[in-house]
Amino acid sequence: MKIYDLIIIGGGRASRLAAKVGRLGKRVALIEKSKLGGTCANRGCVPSKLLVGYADVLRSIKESQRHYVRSSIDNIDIKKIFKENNEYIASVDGEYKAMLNENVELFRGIGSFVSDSIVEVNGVKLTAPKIVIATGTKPKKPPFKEAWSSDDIFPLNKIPSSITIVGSGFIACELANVFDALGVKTKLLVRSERLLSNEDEDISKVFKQEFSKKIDIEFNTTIKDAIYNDSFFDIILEDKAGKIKKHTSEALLYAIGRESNAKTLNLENTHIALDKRGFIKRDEFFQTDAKGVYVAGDAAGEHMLQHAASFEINHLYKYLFEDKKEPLKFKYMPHSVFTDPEIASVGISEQEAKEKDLDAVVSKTDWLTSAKAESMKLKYPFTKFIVDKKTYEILGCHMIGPQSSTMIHQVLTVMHIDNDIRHLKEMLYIHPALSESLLPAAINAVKDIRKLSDS
Ligand SMILES: Cc1cc2nc3c(=O)[nH]c(=O)nc-3n(C[C@H](O)[C@H](O)[C@H](O)COP(=O)(O)OP(=O)(O)OC[C@H]3O[C@@H](n4cnc5c(N)ncnc54)[C@H](O)[C@@H]3O)c2cc1C
Ligand SMILES: NC(=O)c1ccc[n+]([C@@H]2O[C@H](COP(=O)([O-])OP(=O)(O)OC[C@H]3O[C@@H](n4cnc5c(N)ncnc54)[C@H](O)[C@@H]3O)[C@@H](O)[C@H]2O)c1
Repeated sequence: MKIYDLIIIGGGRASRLAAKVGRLGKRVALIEKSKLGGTCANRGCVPSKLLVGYADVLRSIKESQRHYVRSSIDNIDIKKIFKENNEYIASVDGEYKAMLNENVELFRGIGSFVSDSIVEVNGVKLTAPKIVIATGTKPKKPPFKEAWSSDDIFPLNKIPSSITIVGSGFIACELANVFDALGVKTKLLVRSERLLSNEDEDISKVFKQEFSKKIDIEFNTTIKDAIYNDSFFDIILEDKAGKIKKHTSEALLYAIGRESNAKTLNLENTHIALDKRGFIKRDEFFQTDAKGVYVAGDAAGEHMLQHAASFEINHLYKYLFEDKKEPLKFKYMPHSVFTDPEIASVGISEQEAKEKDLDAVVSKTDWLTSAKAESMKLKYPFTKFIVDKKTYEILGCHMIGPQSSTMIHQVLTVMHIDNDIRHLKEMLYIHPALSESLLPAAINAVKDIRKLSDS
């Protein structure tokens, strides 16, 4: 039996925890079954967002007529794009490995539990007073042979001439945006009426309206059958009314959500319990039902975002190896959807505020008072605030428009430091920067609150 101060199962974001604890002079075992760096760096956020850079340039050329510029795309050097992306992916494992130090022993294999305090990898038994599970998630399996999940895209291989994407969440929309911009004939299949149905309703409505102008989308449609014939899928589509239609596509991608990796862990040998969705249960200090065993990141199934995993793992470090003994409360977890249009959101939606019967004001303001926003010649961008009527606390903020993912950080800063929307109303803005559009949005929200208090 090998003895350590800390065992970590899953070398995604938690590789950094291994490195940090190793630097304290403690003995760490890090177990990773695939590449260090995990989903985000190898097949998720980073490679997909590197492609967004190309998509943005291509879209602005395609849409240059909005600014009275006639232009066309002469050539897209897909080989170079793929090479650059794949070079990044190929570098990830080595870079993460280089970050580790002599106190961290890396095991390449599947880690599983023998008991609450004993983990096995490659037939070797390990024990430690502290064990962290950070095993992330995997994509739900496509129901048809030869169909892809997002894991099959990176590293990029061959660009298909056409792709059919099933799903309506983050991954389906982000990848549809990228493939379409790169010139791949793209069809998005959505089983309901809505795209990004977890967003605030107004946001997802405007997103649907604008995204549908760019992407070929079939709503209320599912795949009845898909047969792969050498190089193409013959697909039978069925709409809600039972109408059948034939469709062919070189690639078929399913992006229908992600599931827990817990099955690989032999948790039946432990006291660790799972929730109804199969994710590992934990208390407010990230501890599972087995004492000394913690879970962080996607493995807990709470947020499934890289910044959330990173935030949790940093907190866990402070909790386990420093003096931070209070729980981490994610009152406000922001996210963005890196599509065109871009979305950013934090906190509750208008619908959630209504369901919870909160004493809140909902205020929606377009960006058009900013000259910089006006210069983009887009009518749809707006910001919606949901604010507590009595305390002026920002309960939710939702944006749709270019650079939303950057713009929302100004709101996040206020929410994190002293959550009162009046700070946004009273601060100085550079004229006529895009963020200036937050000033009327904040003024309107405060006005709306005052109007209601006076009435
Ligand atoms: C296409 C795509 C795009 C994304 N884009 C974004 C984005 O823009 N922004 C964002 O915030 N998030 C994004 N995400 C989500 C983000 O990737 C995850 O939230 C993040 O990777 C979670 O980190 P983690 O360390 O918890 O898990 P992971 O990164 O999944 O790491 C878990 C690791 O554990 C390993 N493992 C699993 N089981 C075992 C076992 N039994 N033994 C040993 N090793 C094991 C896995 O091989 C993996 O390396 C995206 C995801 C995808 C798929
Ligand atoms: N920008 C980002 O932060 C970003 C980007 C990509 C992924 N992610 C993370 O990865 C997670 C997984 O992304 P995702 O898009 O796979 O999941 P998701 O949960 O966001 O969306 C899945 C969608 O697929 C639909 N669906 C489910 N089963 C279906 C079926 N059988 N047929 C048709 N549609 C079906 C659902 O209605 C849902 O809209 C996200 O929840 C997110 O946390 C984040």
